[in-house]
Parts: sequence; structure tokens; C-alpha cells
Amino acid sequence: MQKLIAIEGIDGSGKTTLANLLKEHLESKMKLDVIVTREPFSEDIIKLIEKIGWNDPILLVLLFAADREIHVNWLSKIKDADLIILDRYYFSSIAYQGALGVDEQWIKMVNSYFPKPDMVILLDLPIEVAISRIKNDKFNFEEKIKSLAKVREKYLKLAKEYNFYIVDASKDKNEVLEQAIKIIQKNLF
Ligand SMILES: Nc1ncnc2c1ncn2[C@@H]1O[C@H](COP(=O)(O)OP(=O)(O)O)[C@@H](O)[C@H]1O
Ligand SMILES: Cc1cn([C@H]2C[C@H](O)[C@@H](COP(=O)(O)OP(=O)(O)O)O2)c(=O)[nH]c1=O
Repeated sequence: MQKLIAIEGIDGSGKTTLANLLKEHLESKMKLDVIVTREPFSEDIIKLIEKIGWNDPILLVLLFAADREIHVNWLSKIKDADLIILDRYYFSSIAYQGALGVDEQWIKMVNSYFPKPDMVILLDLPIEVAISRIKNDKFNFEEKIKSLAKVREKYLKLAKEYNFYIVDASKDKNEVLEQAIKIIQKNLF
């Protein structure tokens, strides 16, 4: 049976890095066929979000949900993988758009038809550490720090509600990978 793991966390928490390391490890050591995919997914919707979405949180929820529908349709055609690793899923909408003040129940309802993952791994770390990993010239530090702190809080609340597995993402890449492998081996395979 194909399994679905979602990796969630604030920007710079190491989701993409972990997803790729997990694929490498699970394919070479456990002989599993693994697909890694990410949200936002559709180039067309990403363009639309860039053009009209960022200042309108309600529209963002709807655009990310539209993107997710395209993503999930694409995923449903994959038949030959043992494991699909999602680098972000609908919990990102609950955490990020929830942090912008959109009613969480409504965000959950909009996303209620999407398949539930078998496991969610939350990469948790202090905001300052995440920011130091991703800072670049265009970064609006104060704004970003404020919003990411709220997003982190939302994620930690969701972790209790949905039984996420929390990994300490401030550790180095190999330790994060080790923690994630332990969780997956113990609870999924
Ligand atoms: N555990 C880690 N320790 C230090 N740096 C890391 C770690 N994981 C990822 N990074 C680095 O931090 C940056 C953001 O990582 P990335 O995987 O793209 O995060 P995300 O997908 O969550 O935004 C990259 O430069 C990556 O190499
Ligand atoms: C999927 C999703 C992403 N987002 C945000 C989170 C990120 O800031 C941005 C996606 O950018 P991305 O570069 O994929 O994030 P990361 O740096 O974590 O790899 O979109 C939402 O606000 N809602 C959503 O539903």
C-alpha cells in the first residue's frame, strides 16, 4: 500500500533538504520507491499567487487549495511508488493563512476533501535559526520574523490536534534525518 508522508514547518526549517535525504536513504537502504513532491505545485497558480494573492488571505486559501487540487490529481496517477513525501500540504494553509487571521475552521473545510496523510513530520526550530538559514538581500526581516513566529505557534498547536511527529530541526542535517528515519521505521513500515 502506498503511504503518504507530509513534511511541514516554517520557511528555512529544512523540509526540502530532509525530503531529498529521506528519498536517498529509503531508496538505497530500504529498497523503497519514493517520490518527493512539493507545494505550491502548479507554475500557473504560483504565477497567479505572485500576481494577486499575497495581500488577500482569503484568496490565498482558495488559490493554495486550487493548487492542491491540481497536485492531488497528479498524485492520484502515481501507482508505482511505495511512499510519497509531500514537502508541504494543507497544514501549511491552516498555519500560514490561519496566522494571517483567516478562520481556521473555514480553512479546514476548504481542504477537507484532500487525502489525509499517513504521517506528518513537523520540523520545529526557533525562528531566528530558520531565518539565518534563508536570509538574503530581499528579506524583510522584521515583518518575516513577526509572521513566522505566529506560524510556528500555529504549527505547534496543530501538532497536538493532528498528532504530528515533531523533529528538532535546529540539529544538523544528519541528526534531523536520523530522527525522521526512526519515526518512519517505527510507525510506518
Ligand atoms: N539541519 C540543517 N542545518 C543547517 N542548515 C540546514 C539544515 N537543513 C537545511 N539547511 C539549509 O537551510 C536552507 C533552507 O533549507 P530548505 O531545506 O530549503 O528549507 P525549507 O524547504 O524548509 O525552506 C538551505 O540552505 C539548506 O541547505
Ligand atoms: C502550501 C502553502 C504555502 N504557503 C507559503 C509558505 C511559504 O512561505 C511559501 C512557499 O514557499 P516555498 O519556497 O515553497 O517555502 P519554503 O521556503 O518553506 O520551501 O508559501 C502558504 O502560505 N500556504 C500554503 O498552503
